[in-house]
Parts: sequence; structure tokens; C-alpha cells
Amino acid sequence: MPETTAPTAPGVGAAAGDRRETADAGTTGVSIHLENVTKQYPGQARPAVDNIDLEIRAGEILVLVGPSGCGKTTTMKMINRLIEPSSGRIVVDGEDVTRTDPDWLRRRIGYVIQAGGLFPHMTVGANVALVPGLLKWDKARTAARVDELLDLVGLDPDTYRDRYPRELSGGQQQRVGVARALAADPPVLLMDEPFGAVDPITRQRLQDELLNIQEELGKTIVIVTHDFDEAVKLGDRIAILDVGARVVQLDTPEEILANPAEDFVTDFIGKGAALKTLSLTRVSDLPLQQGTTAKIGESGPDAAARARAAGDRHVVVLDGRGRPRRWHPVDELEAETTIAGTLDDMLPTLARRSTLSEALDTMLTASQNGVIVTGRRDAYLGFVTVDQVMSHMTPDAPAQEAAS
Ligand SMILES: Nc1ncnc2c1ncn2[C@@H]1O[C@H](COP(=O)(O)OP(=O)(O)OP(=O)(O)O)[C@@H](O)[C@H]1O
Repeated sequence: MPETTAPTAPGVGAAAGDRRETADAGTTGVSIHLENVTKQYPGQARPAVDNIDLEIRAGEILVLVGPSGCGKTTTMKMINRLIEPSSGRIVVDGEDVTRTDPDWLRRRIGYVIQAGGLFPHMTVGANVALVPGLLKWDKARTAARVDELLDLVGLDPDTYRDRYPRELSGGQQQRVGVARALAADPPVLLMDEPFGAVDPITRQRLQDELLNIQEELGKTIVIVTHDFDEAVKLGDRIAILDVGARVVQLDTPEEILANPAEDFVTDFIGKGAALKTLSLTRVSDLPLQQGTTAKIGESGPDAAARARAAGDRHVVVLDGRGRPRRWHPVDELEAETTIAGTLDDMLPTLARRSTLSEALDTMLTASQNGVIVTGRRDAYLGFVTVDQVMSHMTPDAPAQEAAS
């Protein structure tokens, strides 16, 4: 049976608030404080990072964005001391780690880089088992952890455990990279352009998965990206940096979009801020329309009668596990004694974590005025219409009204 529970989250602009509440509920992450940290590379005229002071809260996703060369990566790599600060202190969970053993520190801080950064000569399982190996976990515990993590990042352990990275797609490699970083259950995850090397659709899916994982784990996550839309989607807060890692603005995505602190931020956000506000709301924040559903194999005329009674001109055909197959026009159902299982390859579907901006893109690409929303294991949850999405761009017409 498809899940038919209506979403309970409030509407416009609630996405970031929800994320923070979630993190508070089950936070395992710890706070990080960069106290007046400077990095001066030898031979450079100016410090790459000039006296940054940055508090990262336990359990939040903080995204560092800014122009190329402004010091994002240097700032992030100083947290796990892949780069040593020239001066200042780094305090993790109240403890000054500026002088602790860097190996110990790196085991407490997961690190994810572009394309996963996997060792090509090691299997997926061996890559994920790297840190547990360093920590001398026994074989059974390590094997169980590897399987648990592959499952968490959406890779079937039996299928993928013994493959080599070259036998995986870019998105799958990136998932393994995330699994590896989470292996020893570190309270902090650092991610350097984690989704930069994959195509836009895979990127969107990986972002959704990261948010799902974070909902479950409540880590402290610091992400470096060039992509402001990605920052808006993922960040509980965004730090916009300028040259020398000067923090120009540090705030929630909503606040930055509504009140950019300087012309620099306005320029960086770019045009179309109204459109970008669509990235603040997830499709699961809208009241999903249920429509009429029909199961493969059921009587066409029966389904048509139900749809007509509900005033629907289409039914959504679902398979035995509640996954959508296609929209089917009611008029064409009358002639079908039993409903066929044909899959429409072009059926526009989205995960419930997707943003309204992605929903609009999907509808435009498919030339349809609605998109189906799916939940766990791709089960049908309902759909949203283009009218619902458009109403979010005009504050006076909340989507709840448009939907009724
Ligand atoms: N190892 C190094 N030696 C000397 N200078 C460096 C080194 N690494 C980085 N820099 C310089 O420090 C500055 C900040 O670099 P960093 O990589 O932190 O920036 P970034 O914001 O992450 O850039 P991008 O978005 O292009 O990756 C740049 O001017 C860069 O040229």
C-alpha cells in the first residue's frame, strides 16, 4: 500500500527551522570554534586565511561559500589539521586540538572529498573499513559496520562490498566516500566540494540522501562548495567568505536571501533571488495532493469510477510495492479489464526532500504541470502541482490555499 500520511511540516520558509529542530533532537555532533585563526603560506604576500573567528554549532550543517581562492578549503582543512594553522586556536567540543596528535584528531573527524577519494586498488568494503582497521576493531565488528554503512548510503552490501571503485558510477563512489568518512562514527564530518564531480541529477539525489542521513545522525557537518544553490539547500547556516576568508555574512539561508549584508553578497547570490527562495522549501513542506491511485492488475472501470467520483482526470498506477508507474487518463481506463504494469520512463518523480526549485525544473523538463513525490523505497506519497510551486513565489498566496 502506498503511504498516504499527509505531511505535517508547516509551509513556506520552514525548511531550515525544521532542520535545526531535527538536529537538536538527536545531535551526536560537537561544536567547533576557530579562534582568530590565520594561515600564511610560505612565499605568499597575504595570508590565505586572515584571523578568522568562526563558531560552528553542534549538530548543524555549516556551508562555506565564496569566490575561488578566498580560503574556504584552507579554513576547512585546518579543522582536522590537514593544514596547520600559523596562529590561533581550534577548539573542538571545548577542547583545544591545536596541539593534539593529528592522527587521533583525524579519526574523530570524517573527511569526504570530491569523487569519494577512494583507494582504487582496494575493494569498496576495504575502503570503508580503513579507519576501523586503524582503530584495530576486530573482524566481525568491522564487517558488520561496513554493511551497516553501505546500507545507510543506499548501496546493497552484498552487491557492492567486493567491487572495486572503478566498477562504480561517480555517484556510487561518492556514497562510498561518505560511508568511509562515517565508519568510526565521528562527531564531525568535513566535506570538500563533495558533489562537484557528478551530474546534476545525481547531485540532487546525493544531497537528498545527505539530508536524510543527517536527520538520522545529527553530526556537525562543514561543507565547502562553489554552488550557492547547494549551500541554500544543505545549510542550516551559510558562511559567505571573501578574500582571506573574511566572513562577510554568517546566517541562515533565509536571512541571507532576504537581507544580504553587503553588495558583495548580493553579487555573489546572483540574480533571481526570488527564484532561489524556492530552494528554501521542500516538496514535503507542501500539502501533497493524493489524487486517485490504482494498482496493477485491478479493474480499469472500477478505478475510473473512483477517479470520477473524486473529480480526477488521471489515476496514478502503482506496482505491488506502492511505487508509481505512470499517470493514466481516466477515459482510457474504461477499456482496460485489468490495469497493465507499463512503466513510463519519463514519469516525473522527486524525493520528498527535494526543493521546490528542483520540482519546478523537473516539471519544466517533463512539460507536465505536476510531479509525483516518493518516500522511502520509492513509494508513492502524492504529487505537487505547478500552481502550488508558483504560489510560493508570491508571499500573499501560500500553497495551502492553492491546494484546496
Ligand atoms: N599549499 C599552498 N601554498 C601556497 N598557497 C596556497 C596553498 N594552498 C592554497 N594557497 C593559496 O591560498 C589561497 C586560498 O586557497 P584555498 O584553496 O583555501 O581557496 P578556496 O576558496 O578553497 O579556493 P577554490 O574555491 O578555488 O578551491 C589561494 O590564494 C591559494 O592560491
